[in-house]
Amino acid sequence: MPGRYALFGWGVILSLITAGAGSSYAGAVHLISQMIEAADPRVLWAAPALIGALGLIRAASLYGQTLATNRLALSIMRDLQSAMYARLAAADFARLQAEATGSLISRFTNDITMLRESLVRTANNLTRDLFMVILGIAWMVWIDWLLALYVLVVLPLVGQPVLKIGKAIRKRADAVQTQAGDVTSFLDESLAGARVVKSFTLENYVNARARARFAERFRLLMSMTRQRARIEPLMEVAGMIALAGVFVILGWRAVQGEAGISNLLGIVAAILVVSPAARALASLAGAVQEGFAVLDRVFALIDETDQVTEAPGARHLTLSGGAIRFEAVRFGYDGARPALDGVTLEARAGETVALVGPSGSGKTTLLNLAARLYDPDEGRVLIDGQDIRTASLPSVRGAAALVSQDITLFDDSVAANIALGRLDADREAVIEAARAADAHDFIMALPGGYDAPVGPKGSQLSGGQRQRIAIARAILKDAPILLLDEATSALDAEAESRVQAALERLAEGRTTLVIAHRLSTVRKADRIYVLDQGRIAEQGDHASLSAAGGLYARLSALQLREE
Ligand SMILES: Nc1ncnc2c1ncn2[C@@H]1O[C@H](COP(=O)(O)OP(=O)(O)OP(=O)(O)O)[C@@H](O)[C@H]1O
Repeated sequence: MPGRYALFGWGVILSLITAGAGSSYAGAVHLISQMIEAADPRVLWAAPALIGALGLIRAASLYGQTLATNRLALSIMRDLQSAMYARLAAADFARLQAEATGSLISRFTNDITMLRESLVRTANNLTRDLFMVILGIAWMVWIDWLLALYVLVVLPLVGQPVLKIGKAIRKRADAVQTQAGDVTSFLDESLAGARVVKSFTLENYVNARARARFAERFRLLMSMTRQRARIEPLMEVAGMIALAGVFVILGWRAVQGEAGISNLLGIVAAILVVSPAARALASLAGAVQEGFAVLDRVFALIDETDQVTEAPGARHLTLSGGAIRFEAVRFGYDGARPALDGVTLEARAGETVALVGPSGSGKTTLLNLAARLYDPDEGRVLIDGQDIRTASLPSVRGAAALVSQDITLFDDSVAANIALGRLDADREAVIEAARAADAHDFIMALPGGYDAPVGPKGSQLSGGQRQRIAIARAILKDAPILLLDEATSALDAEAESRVQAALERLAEGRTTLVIAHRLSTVRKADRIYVLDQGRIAEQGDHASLSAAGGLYARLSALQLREE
C-alpha cells in the first residue's frame, strides 16, 4: 500500500494534470476560434482532436486524483479515530465518568463525519481548484493580458469577506458539535431507559426533552447555514462583474475598430473555467474551517493527560497473599466534602473484611481506590506492603478482581465474556471457571452453549445468569484480592442462593473487601468496618458490634438481609 507521502505526491501531481487539462480548454477555444476566423480547414480535425485529448486526459487524471486524495484523507480519519479511541480506553476512570457516554460516542459519529466531509472535500478540491484558478489566469494573460489584469483586480475583492465568513463558520461549528454530543447522550440515555420511560409513562416528558434538543440543533445549524449561504452569492456577483467588465472593454475596442472575436471567446472560456473553481475554493474555506473546529476537539481529546499514572520506573507488585491496607486515606471527587476522610483499615492476606454503612458513606469509593481507579488525595493504599501508586498499573489492576453490581457483558459469546478475566485462557479453563461459578449448566442449556451470543449488554441472559458470568470471569482472573459489591438487586430465592454460593467459592483463599448486604456475609467476615460520612465509625465482629448498640446495630437491622 502506498505511503502517506506517496499518496500526497500523486494527489498533487494528478491535481496539476487535471487542472492543466481543464484550464487548457480556454487555450483550445482561443486557438480553435482563431482557426475558424482564418477559415483554416485544419480546424475540422484539429478541433475534435484537441478537445477530445484534453477531455480524456482530464477524465483519467481526475479518477486517479480522486482515489489518491480520498485514500489519504480516509487513512488520516482511520488513524485519528484509532488514536482517539486508544486515548479514551487508557483515560482515567474519572475522565470517563465525567462525560456522558453519548457525548463520547458523538465524537466518533458526528465529529468524525464532519471531519471526513471536510477532509475529503479539501483533499479533492484544494489543489485541483487552486491549480485551475492559477492556470486559468495564466491562460487569460497569454490570450489578452489587459483583460486578464482587469479580471485579476475584480476577483480578489471578494477574498477578504470570504475568509471572514470562514472564521464565523468555525466558531459555530464548535457549538454545533458540542450540542451534537448532548443530543446523542440524551438519545442514549432515554432509549436505554425504555423500561422506566414506559412503566412511568414518561413518553411526553422524553418527547419534550427531545424536541428541545432538536430545536436547538435546528437553530445552530441554521446559524451556520446562514454563514455558508453568503459565500456562493458573493462569488456569483464577483463573477458577473468580471464578465460584464470584459464585455465593456471588448466592446470599447470593437468601437475603436480593433475587433477580435477569438480573444473574447478565449477569455470567456477562461472565466468559465476559473469561476467555478474559484467558487468551489471559496466555499471550501467554510468546509476547511469546520474541519479545523473538529480537529481542535479531536486533538484536545488526544492530548488529554491522566491523573492516575504510573510512576517513572514503577515495578510490578510483588504479591504474597494480597494483604490490603488503607492508611489515613482522604479522598474527594471534587472540591466539596471528602468521600473518604482519614480512613485506616486493613484486610490481612486471606481475610474477609465487610464494609457496612449508610448510603453515601463511601463504601464504593473505598473499592474504587483499592482498584486504583482513583488516587487518594492524602494517605496511602498498600497491597502486600507496597504503595500501589509506586507499582505498575497493570500489576495493581491485576492484583484484584472487582465484582460490582453493574455487570458489563459485551455483545459476544458466553465463552468470550468469561475469557475477559484472562484473555489467553483456553476453553477448558473457561468451562472450569463457569462450573465453579455454577454457570455451566445454564450455559449448556443455551442454544449454542458456550458459543451462544449474550446479546447487547448481555440482554439475552437473566440477571442471575449475568451475575454468574461475571463471577466466572473473576474466578478465571484468579487474582489474590476480591473487591466485591454484594448484589442487592432482586433475584428470586433460588437464583440468589446460587449466586451466593458461587461468590463464596470465588472468595475462597482470597483477601476480600466486600460491601455487605447480607447478614450471612457479615457473620462470616473476619472484621466489619462501619463507615459513616467517609470515616470509620466502628469496627469489630458482628457479635461485638451488635452488642455495642451503635450505628452498626441500627444499620444491621435495617440494611442486612436474612437469608
Ligand atoms: N463520581 C462521583 N462524583 C462526585 N461525587 C461522587 C461520585 N461518586 C460518589 N460520589 C459522592 O461520594 C460520596 C460517597 O459515595 P459512595 O458511592 O462511595 O457511597 P456508598 O457508601 O457506596 O453509597 P451506596 O451504599 O448508596 O452505594 C457520596 O456523597 C457521593 O455523593
